[in-house]
Amino acid sequence: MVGISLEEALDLLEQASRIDIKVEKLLLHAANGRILAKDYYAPISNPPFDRSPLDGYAFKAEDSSGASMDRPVTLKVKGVVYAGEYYEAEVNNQEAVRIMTGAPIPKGCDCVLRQEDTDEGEVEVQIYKALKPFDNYCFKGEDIKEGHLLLKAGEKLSPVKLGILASMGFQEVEVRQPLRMGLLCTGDELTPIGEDLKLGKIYNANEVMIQTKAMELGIQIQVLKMQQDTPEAVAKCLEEHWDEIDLMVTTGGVSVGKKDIMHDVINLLGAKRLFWRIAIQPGTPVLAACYKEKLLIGLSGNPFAALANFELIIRPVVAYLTQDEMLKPIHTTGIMENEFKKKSIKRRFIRAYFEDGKVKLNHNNHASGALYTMSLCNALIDIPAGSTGLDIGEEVKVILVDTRG
Ligand SMILES: Nc1nc2c(c(=O)[nH]1)N[C@H]1C(S)=C(S)[C@@H](COP(=O)(O)OP(=O)(O)OC[C@H]3O[C@@H](n4cnc5c(N)ncnc54)[C@H](O)[C@@H]3O)O[C@H]1N2
Ligand code: MOO
Repeated sequence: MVGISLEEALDLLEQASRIDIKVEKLLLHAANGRILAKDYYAPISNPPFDRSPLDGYAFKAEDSSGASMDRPVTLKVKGVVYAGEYYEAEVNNQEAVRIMTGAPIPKGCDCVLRQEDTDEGEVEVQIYKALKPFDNYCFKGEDIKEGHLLLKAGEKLSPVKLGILASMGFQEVEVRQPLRMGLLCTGDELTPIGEDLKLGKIYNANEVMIQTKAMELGIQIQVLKMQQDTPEAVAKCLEEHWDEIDLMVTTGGVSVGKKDIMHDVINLLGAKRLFWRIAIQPGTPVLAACYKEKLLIGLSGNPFAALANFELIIRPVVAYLTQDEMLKPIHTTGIMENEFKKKSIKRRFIRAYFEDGKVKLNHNNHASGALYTMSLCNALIDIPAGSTGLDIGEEVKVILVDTRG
């Protein structure tokens, strides 16, 4: 079998990298999707005071005893309190305060009656309903109690979590800086999109695919442009940008051909080779090296192989480097609805459509160089080494690839 196992490769990558993700302070609106750098505790309670959940009247519940439409109780309206205001005076028996939703409940009151159950009187109010203490009463700290651990270091910020921080008065938040990834697609045959395609050339599908995949993971991606497909030019380009990135990814040039230059590139850089070739297909010839404690991972140039390499290798490495558990591949199992035959006994990942526990092969082009059929799929099926295919009804291991960033 050619190459080390996928699991051994991931271990080697994890052991080799020593990057230090820095912390920065961001205004809340700029921090969505970022990873918290520290624990956040509630500096105040929310709501910060006992408040009314209704527009109505606040009073002592005991004063409404026996009240009904037929036998209303009359209370003196002592004042009015709006949301954002504070009613200072103590409210006594037989008194009420006109209160609006969100306003602090005045001292002495222990309930609020909605205005629809009164005559809405301004000087005196007729109460049509009896209440118990703390009916329609929203307590201080009902949402969040002061001192409560709100969010933990390592959590990913979302609009709801940012709203919680805002409710606590935080203006800024300490987050980890995003992982910086460089991307260089090698190959003389590559034509930048927008230019005319000459004979023998192809458009560069990998660049935007890997770039946007990385963006989905919250990575700060820097796309490098190659001048010439030579080991010297590529090594120079990588070296020039090495200090600006935490992880470098390339595509193409990792196999055995005369222009498979990435082997020479790592030698020219003086990088330490970690492995070449993994016992999987597609994407067998992945090449990994470590240079100045950062990883250089050379993915196969075939677009589907590059995508599979990204999901199987780059994604877990990024999850490890950023300590973001959410980025890890999602593994599940499914039942085959079609059969699949293969000649090689190599461990193979094929593209498929997974839904409700069922795995469908809705196409028959599984080639590494074919990308289109991946657009009909949302999963990779892990066919173990030794197997020559899958039968209808067989349970298989599934990795979901497009359900979340
Ligand atoms: N004699 C052998 N030949 C090959 C072997 C082998 O073991 N012995 N392995 C094959 C396997 S498996 C793969 S995978 C490919 C990997 O090749 P490279 O990673 O070195 O990639 P390239 O040769 O540069 O390109 C492969 C293929 O993909 C196209 N390509 C490259 N970059 C892009 C891009 N950015 N966008 C779209 N398409 C791209 C390129 O034109 C080639 O067709 O090697 C096999 N060969
Ligand atoms: O490993 Mo390659 O990706 O078969 O084509």
